[in-house]
Formats: sequence, structure tokens, C-alpha cells
Amino acid sequence: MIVEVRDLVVHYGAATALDGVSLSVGEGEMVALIGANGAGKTTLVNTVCGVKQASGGRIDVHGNLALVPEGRHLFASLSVDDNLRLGAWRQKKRTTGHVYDLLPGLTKLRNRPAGRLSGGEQQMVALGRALMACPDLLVIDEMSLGLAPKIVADLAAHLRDRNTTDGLAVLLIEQNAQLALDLCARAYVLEAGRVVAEGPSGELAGSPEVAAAYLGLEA
Ligand SMILES: Nc1ncnc2c1ncn2[C@@H]1O[C@H](COP(=O)(O)OP(=O)(O)OP(=O)(O)O)[C@@H](O)[C@H]1O
Repeated sequence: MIVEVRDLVVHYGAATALDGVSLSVGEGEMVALIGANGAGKTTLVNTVCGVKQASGGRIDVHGNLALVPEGRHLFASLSVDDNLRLGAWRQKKRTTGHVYDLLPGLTKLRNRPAGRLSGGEQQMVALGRALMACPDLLVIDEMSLGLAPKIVADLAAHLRDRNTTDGLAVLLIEQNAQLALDLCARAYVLEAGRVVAEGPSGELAGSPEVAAAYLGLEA
């Protein structure tokens, strides 16, 4: 396992955001985390990545994690190239060539300030910056938010490629449950801070409750 979370409890002040969540991601696995607004998805990945502190439970991490945060958090006045290099601040080697090979659309933008890119281009930079850390597990918070379907399809294809070619594991938070279940082999459904369903994506997609709540189908 790259990440194993057991009985995680997280609070914001007196409010409980996660109430005994358990989840795991194995080597080379693509796992989706779906759930309504406020279910606790961002809290969960931020706690796994060390941005937020837990008040109970256990997180075991074996390997290198990189987070593509919700809202991208790029440095707007820095160039695309400098933003990418910041993703490798812990590495000795900070060459960006492999990221431009993976995301060729960024090549012509390399000297442009990140603040002057479209939403889709910014998401590609955020993804590229995370890939600069050569992670074993890429954690992506809201991949498709605000992006055109073509760009989302391209990003999904990049992830599938990296997964098949390099064994990159992915934990994907996605409002578009159909996309998440199509892309990832396994999924967890979070509701009000608890895991209410988990299993192979095909099984979850076939469950009437999940289909009704997240795929817009009749139960
Ligand atoms: N900084 C904060 N302070 C207080 N409460 C917070 C804070 N961040 C999140 N919460 C609360 O914690 C709960 C879980 O929020 P979280 O952002 O993890 O949900 P989410 O599933 O990622 O939602 P969304 O899909 O809307 O991004 C919600 O009830 C939210 O209001």
C-alpha cells in the first residue's frame, strides 16, 4: 500500500468533518473519491498530504505523494517554467523536459506568467508541477472543475497513460462521478464525513443508490 488511512477523525473547531474514515491506495492503483459538496473530500486529501492535522486515527504513507490542490494555487507572477520547477524543490534534478514531453501544450507557454493562462492551461501547470516531484501517488482535488470537456478528456488520458506506463497511482477527487468511475478501478463514496460505499467502480456505478445520488440516474 502507498497510503493506508484508518479511522480518521478531523475537526474544524467543534465541527467534525471526518468521522472515522478508512481508505487505502495501493501501488499503481487509480482510486476515486466521490461525494457531494461538504462531504469531506478535500479535508481527507489535505489530511493525508499533511496540510491539515487529524484529531484521531492513523495514516501510513509508503512513498512519495504530490497534491494537485483545489484551486491550483499557482504563483501568478512566475512563469510556467518557474512554477514547474517549484514542484521539484525537494529533488536534486529540476529539469522540466519530461513534463513538457507529457504535456506538450505547455511548451509554447513556458515563459508566460501563470496568472495569464486559461483555467485549463493552469490546471495543466498544476498537474505538471505535481509530476515534477516524481510521485508514487498523485492526489488530485477536483480535476475537472471549470474545464472544457476536451481538456478534461486530455487530462484523463494523460493520467491513464502515466498509470499504464509508469505505474503512477492516483487518488482522484471528482465532482463528475461518471468520469471518476470510468477512470478509476476502485472508488469510495463519502457522505457527511463517513464512507458510505466503496468497491470496484463498476459495482458502485451499478448500485441504484450511487446511480441516483451521483450519476443523475433513477434509483
Ligand atoms: N476551514 C474550514 N473551517 C471550518 N469548516 C470547514 C473548513 N473547511 C471545510 N469545512 C467544513 O468541513 C466539511 C467538509 O468540507 P470539505 O471541504 O472537506 O468537503 P468537500 O467534500 O471537499 O466539499 P466540496 O466538494 O464542496 O469541495 C464541510 O462541512 C465544510 O463546511
